[in-house]
Amino acid sequence: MPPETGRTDRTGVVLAGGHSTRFGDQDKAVADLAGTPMIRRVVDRLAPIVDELVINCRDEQVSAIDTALEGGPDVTFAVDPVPDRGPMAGIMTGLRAATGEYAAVVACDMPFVDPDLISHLFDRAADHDAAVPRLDDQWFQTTQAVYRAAPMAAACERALERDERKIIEPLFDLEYVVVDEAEIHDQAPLSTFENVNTREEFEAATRRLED
Ligand SMILES: Nc1nc2c(ncn2[C@@H]2O[C@H](COP(=O)(O)OP(=O)(O)OP(=O)(O)O)[C@@H](O)[C@H]2O)c(=O)[nH]1
Repeated sequence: MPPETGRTDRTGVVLAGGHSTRFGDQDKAVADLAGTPMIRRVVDRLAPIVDELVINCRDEQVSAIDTALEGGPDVTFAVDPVPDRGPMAGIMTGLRAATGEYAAVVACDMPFVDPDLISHLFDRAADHDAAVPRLDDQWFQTTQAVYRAAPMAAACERALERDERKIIEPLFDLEYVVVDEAEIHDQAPLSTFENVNTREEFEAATRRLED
């Protein structure tokens, strides 16, 4: 974004490097969800509020994802140098490719991600290392959060070196802001966090989108 806007550069990182094992044979990222590939829905929701988009995935996924995103916003691909190291490694790879100081990380299987919440998370992360939603169930929504790219990537690397796979772990190395459920409610419906893992969840999401 040009400096005269006064806005910090903002990147959207979409995580898609998993194997969709609960989904079945197909890569859920590119599965046709009510007429639009699921990852395309996430990209289209993020595009208006970020300055660049980065897709993190495995090498063999690039071609199908590129096809799924054809005609849409420009994206760059950040391919895992070593696949299958888990979502934290994917976050690290995606954040390293980000040119914005801050990046919203969103999983490709969250087709209802709400841009208003993401914009709010960018605002809340300013002058901190991260803004991470935490619902009343106390789970941190680490795959729909905003991070300062460089410190989070470094924290992920340290956690991986410790052989720590829990995606929450790098946060404890950072100075982060928690965005609680009441605050989220003011911005977006909780469906923003719905993620699609199984065929049943995919069909339920299809029905909602077609209603
Ligand atoms: N880069 C990378 N991303 C991953 C990896 N595992 C999961 N992810 C991503 O992290 C997010 C959350 O993971 P899951 O919902 O478990 O997705 P998944 O691993 O594809 O699905 P399952 O195999 O059914 O668990 C999704 O966006 C995945 O694409 C990985 O090993 N590497």
